[in-house]
Amino acid sequence: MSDSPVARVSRPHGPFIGREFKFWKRRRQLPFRKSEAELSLLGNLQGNNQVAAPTQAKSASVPNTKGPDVKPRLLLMGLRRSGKSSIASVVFHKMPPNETLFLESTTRIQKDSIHSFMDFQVWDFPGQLEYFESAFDLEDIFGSLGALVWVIDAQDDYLDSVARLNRTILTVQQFYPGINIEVFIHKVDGLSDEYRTDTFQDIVQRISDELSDAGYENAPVHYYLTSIYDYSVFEAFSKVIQKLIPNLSTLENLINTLANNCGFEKTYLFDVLSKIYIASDTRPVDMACYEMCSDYIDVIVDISELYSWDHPSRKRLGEQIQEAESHVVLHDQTMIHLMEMNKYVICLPMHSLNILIENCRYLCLVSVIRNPEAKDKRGLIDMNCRTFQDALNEVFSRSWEEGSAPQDGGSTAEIK
Ligand SMILES: Nc1nc2c(ncn2[C@@H]2O[C@H](COP(=O)(O)OP(=O)(O)OP(=O)(O)O)[C@@H](O)[C@H]2O)c(=O)[nH]1
Repeated sequence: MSDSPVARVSRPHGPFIGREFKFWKRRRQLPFRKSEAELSLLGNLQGNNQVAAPTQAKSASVPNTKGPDVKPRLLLMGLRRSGKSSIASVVFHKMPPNETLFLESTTRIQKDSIHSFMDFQVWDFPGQLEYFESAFDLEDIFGSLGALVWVIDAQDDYLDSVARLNRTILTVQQFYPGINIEVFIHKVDGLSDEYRTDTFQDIVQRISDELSDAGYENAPVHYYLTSIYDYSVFEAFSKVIQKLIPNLSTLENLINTLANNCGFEKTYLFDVLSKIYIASDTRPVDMACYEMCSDYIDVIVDISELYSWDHPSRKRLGEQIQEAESHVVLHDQTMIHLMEMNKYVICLPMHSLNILIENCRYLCLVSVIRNPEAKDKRGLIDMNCRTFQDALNEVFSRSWEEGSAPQDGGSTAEIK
């Protein structure tokens, strides 16, 4: 079976592992910035000559990626052995974390096309690559970039990595100020809570000092504590991807309405293949809820694969519903409810980054309900989820550019 559950070791983690930290309170709140194409010209005109301007540099090892079918890119960068390939393998290829011990060092840029809810590319950069040398065309690396994920090995001496990151941020800020810089303070599974907090604060301080010395008070830099041995890396990647989704607030409003009306404690809209969630209600993230929902998807995927094989002696008993829909009540009366969101197949360009929303086939809504009476109201929950599904399809079938998506959850019924 291709999608067997990932054997993931859950380790105890501190209160803010995997969550996003914004230390740039003073920065302007611009959730979706202009595309790099629009901004690179401005960057060139500003004329700081520390490195060659992107359009002037010569292309060498990085092939030209310009063209109509360029997909948005996530770059994984950081020093050697910091854990970049491990993160890509665990998140996008379901590799069990222990098997990353056998990964060989990356020697060339690894390009991974992810075909899922969104079509995008993940580029894994070898730690030793000197991409600021004139042999590399910065436009090919940073143009049409969704986000730069910088991985720092928190178990190792990180000063070198921080210095290199600072250099990278300054250059990126100069030429591509719209790129989100996502700093994964990684491998924190081996650190005590206290050491983890100290390391986190030290790294943030060093980066913010350097940037404010250079006059970049509002650089879009976000920090996450991550490890492949728990769900923090999925949580962090979810936040990274969410920043690329226009009208995220519309999706969140829809989910909030649904969650309020149904009494859901937490609701996630998951991408089934990667188990990244593309939106959730706006209540604080609870890692335990995320873990339950994520594991439940694995169970459902496995069961549906088991029973979806064509068998000559098996006959359909009647009309089948298209979407998987399921719930389970746990020993403490917590209910997990799952519904696949695959009603329509649509293909839309998303604004600024030209992301293709291939379809809703890969999306599923998973909710946690702690109300013991919820199982008696499953009919109402199902009905509300279907209303949400219609609203979601309506959002996706409208132009993102117009911003004309509905702002509420339609006529979902309230559960008292
Ligand atoms: N404890 C711990 N080890 C990790 C974690 N992530 C990765 N590792 C280990 O770190 C080592 C290096 O990981 P890689 O993914 O190969 O590192 P890389 O950054 O891709 O290295 P290069 O390809 O040389 O640039 C491997 O032995 C992984 O098992 C983590 O979250 N916790």
